[in-house]
Amino acid sequence: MSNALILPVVLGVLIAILLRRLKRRSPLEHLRGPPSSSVVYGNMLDIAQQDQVGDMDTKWNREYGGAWRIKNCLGALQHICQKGGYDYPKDKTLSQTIQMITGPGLVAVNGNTHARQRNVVHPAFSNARLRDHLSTFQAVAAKDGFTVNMHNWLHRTALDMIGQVVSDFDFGALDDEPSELARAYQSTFGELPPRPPNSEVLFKGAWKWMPAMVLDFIKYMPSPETKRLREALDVMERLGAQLAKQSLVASTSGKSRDMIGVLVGVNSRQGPSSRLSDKELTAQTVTLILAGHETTATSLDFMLWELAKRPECQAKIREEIAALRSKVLARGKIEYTLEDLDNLRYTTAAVKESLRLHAVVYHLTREATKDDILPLSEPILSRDGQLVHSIPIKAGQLVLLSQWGFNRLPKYWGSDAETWNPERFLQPDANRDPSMGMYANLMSFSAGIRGCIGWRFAVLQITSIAIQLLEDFELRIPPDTPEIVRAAPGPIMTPYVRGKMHEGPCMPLQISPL
Ligand code: HEM
Repeated sequence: MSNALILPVVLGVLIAILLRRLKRRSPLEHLRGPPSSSVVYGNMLDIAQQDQVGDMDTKWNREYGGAWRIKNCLGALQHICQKGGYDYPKDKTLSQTIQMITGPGLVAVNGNTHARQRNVVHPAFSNARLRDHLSTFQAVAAKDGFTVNMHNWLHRTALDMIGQVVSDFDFGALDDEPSELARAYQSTFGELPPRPPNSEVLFKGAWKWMPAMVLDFIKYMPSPETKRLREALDVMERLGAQLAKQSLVASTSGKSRDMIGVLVGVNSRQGPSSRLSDKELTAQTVTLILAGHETTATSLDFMLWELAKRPECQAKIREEIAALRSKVLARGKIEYTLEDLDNLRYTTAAVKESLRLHAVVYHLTREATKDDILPLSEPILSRDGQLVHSIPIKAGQLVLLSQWGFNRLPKYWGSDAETWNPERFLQPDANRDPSMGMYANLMSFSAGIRGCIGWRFAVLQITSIAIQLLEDFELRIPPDTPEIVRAAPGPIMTPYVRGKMHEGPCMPLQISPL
């Protein structure tokens, strides 16, 4: 061997030994899971580039059981979300991505900062506040002017609702001339490609090794994509600050009933160590508007799609709406109440079933802050055929939680778990009750101290819009039966039409007045 070759060969052997050692040391080594499909990307592209959101979760659940190298198992989900407290915060890449968009708001921050912010934001979601917001939902849902691309109309309706409720702001998203802020929100996710390019997956994969200071400058990178995002973020930040200020003035004069007004009022009564700064207040405005419309609109997309396939289910909902209207009129009123909505049994079952089958926030990532043991509710088979009842976790381990996978586990949802069937929620089965999540044993809103603060709000919004639409219109799948593709341009699963994905998010439905 020539001298020139000795160094690379020795280095190669040393690296191989080191890698084997590292591999042997991983406590997850004995778990089964998909083989790495790329030396560079590992399994990252399997998820990022899958044909439809959830394909891989379903496949791996079938092949490896409820946990694949520590993914999606009830024991683990309960442990991490409901009991783990702040031991499993959001990982650096996720926190940074959200922070880039919303600033240091409730969705982005971790640990004590999160506890302090949640304490101040929580009162804005009380039942009394929801009661106030219900009439806004009814008024906005009754506005006409929708198009056949249901996604567009739902997205704009949800934005108008959330603007009024969060900060008494009229986005005008349903109008011909949407406001500057509406356009900024719409361009945040609406103009992203349906799947992230490989380069982005790789780039984001490297964020965990980058210092926070470097990450703060990513949004200034000179690409058309970051320029567009930065312009949208600047508008959101500028107008978000303005809205927070207006709410502050309204709240001190006792006039404000919007969410930020309530939050500002609660904040003013906090001591200096728990009070939110102006920057944090602005971040809550941007956060609530962003978290509260895209998720609701896409959940509704999929619910109306399922209903459009089933005229008989629409008829059942219409029957309930007719009975509700007579009841409300008999009271001498026009608007329904929270209790009225809670009593719509079939409609509520349809909402739950849609949230179950189409968890639009389909994955969450977390990072263990300390060594831990994850208990499994059901043992899984290890690579060498042993039954594994718990999984040791090392500090720093990334954990992927599959809301998608949990919501479709046959063990809890039955052998027809892959089918949309609201009846399952009308026949409660004790064996299927794992007591998970914020609502209906679903993981769609996550769970525990990081669970969705707006889940009840979302359920009301979805129900209000759905009944307003179904009361007056029949929904059908268009005659050319477009194939809906579940893609993920950002963190939220979004519908597209196969063959027309370049045209952007779309849920084409045929609508006929009744
Ligand atoms: C169908 C609609 C919705 C779905 C599926 C949904 C889902 C979720 C999920 C899965 C999380 C946990 C995220 C994580 O841990 O990274 C979350 C958090 C959150 N959601 Fe929602 N959400 C919806 C509607 C709303 C609405 C309407 C609002 C506000 C008006 C809202 C505000 C928030 C906030 C502020 C958080 C952060 C909570 C925290 O970290 O303490 N969401 N949501």
